Amino acid sequence: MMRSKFLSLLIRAPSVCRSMSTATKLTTIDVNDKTGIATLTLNRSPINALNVELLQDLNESIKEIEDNKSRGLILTSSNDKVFSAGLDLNEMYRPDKDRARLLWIKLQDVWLALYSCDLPTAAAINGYAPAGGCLLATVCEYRVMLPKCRIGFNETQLGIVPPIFCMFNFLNVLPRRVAERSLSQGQMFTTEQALQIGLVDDVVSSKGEALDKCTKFIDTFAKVNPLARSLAKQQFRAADLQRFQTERAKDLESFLAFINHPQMQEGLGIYLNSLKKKQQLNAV
Ligand SMILES: CC/C=C\C/C=C\C/C=C\CC/C=C/CC(=O)SCCNC(=O)CCNC(=O)[C@H](O)C(C)(C)COP(=O)(O)OP(=O)(O)OC[C@H]1O[C@@H](n2cnc3c(N)ncnc32)[C@H](O)[C@@H]1OP(=O)(O)O
Repeated sequence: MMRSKFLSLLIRAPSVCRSMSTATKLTTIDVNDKTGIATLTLNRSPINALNVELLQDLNESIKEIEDNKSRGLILTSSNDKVFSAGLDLNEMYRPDKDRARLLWIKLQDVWLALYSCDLPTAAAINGYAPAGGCLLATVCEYRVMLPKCRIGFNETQLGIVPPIFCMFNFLNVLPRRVAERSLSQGQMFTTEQALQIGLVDDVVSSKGEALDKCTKFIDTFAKVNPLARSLAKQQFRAADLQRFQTERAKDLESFLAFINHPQMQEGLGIYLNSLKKKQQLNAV
């Protein structure tokens, strides 16, 4: 009797989360001891702009989660309005050459780590996700998003050619025609439009609900052999991964040539200024 009561208490005990990372990092990892699922949170204030350090921490966290044999990975943000603002434009404007090189290499590494991740991956998009933010969301296998946000690759609107990994992500999620049009037009979708075209799988009203949906998605694999699931995923992605490896060095050089172009620098300066001006206007 005592034993069964003890067991039932254990069964009903609330799930416990373990933190795996130190507080000095720009990412945190919480592993739910009950589900075995790791939540990886972007935590660079104010808008999770992807600089060298955040990308480095993301890479390390993904590896940590894989090494610790978690059952799945959920990517989210600590900011309640922005999932990620994409690449930190300050790393590209009047750049330090070595840092700019490192920035792109680390972005490639993050994409590669998530695209080839052995675990099921899901994104709880709890805010705006432009450009690099959209890259992080669409590299995952499942997405839920909060209302009244926007997501998309706005690169061509900024005069930037979207790198091939943006194309791979979109082709996995959208019909080819929609993927091509939205990438070449630099379209940003509202949450509702994103749901309509299939860019996100569901819309939820809170971050908690987003995390629950992501957990449920990862649970759909509970009865599937992990090795078979992982190899099936790799099989679908192998050709993209091979093309990426072939073009990776060229992609890096194109990025560096592009951001070092005087016209690009001028455009970036104007764009950064317009973002700051927006804040000044809001304050008036
Ligand atoms: C075959 C091809 C081969 C190779 C390819 C070759 C070349 C490719 C070349 C280049 C590719 C480069 C790829 C780039 C991808 C990117 O990710 S670029 C980044 C794009 N991001 C954006 O455009 C987002 C812009 N920001 C916003 O829309 C809003 O800020 C956002 C909705 C995210 C948040 O809004 P809100 O909460 O209202 O905040 P604020 O707008 O007030 O912003 C707060 C402060 O943050 C500054 N800021 C905003 N975004 C960025 C950013 N991305 N980087 C740096 N800083 C940013 C903003 O100015 C405010 O600063 P302040 O506080 O005023 O100083």
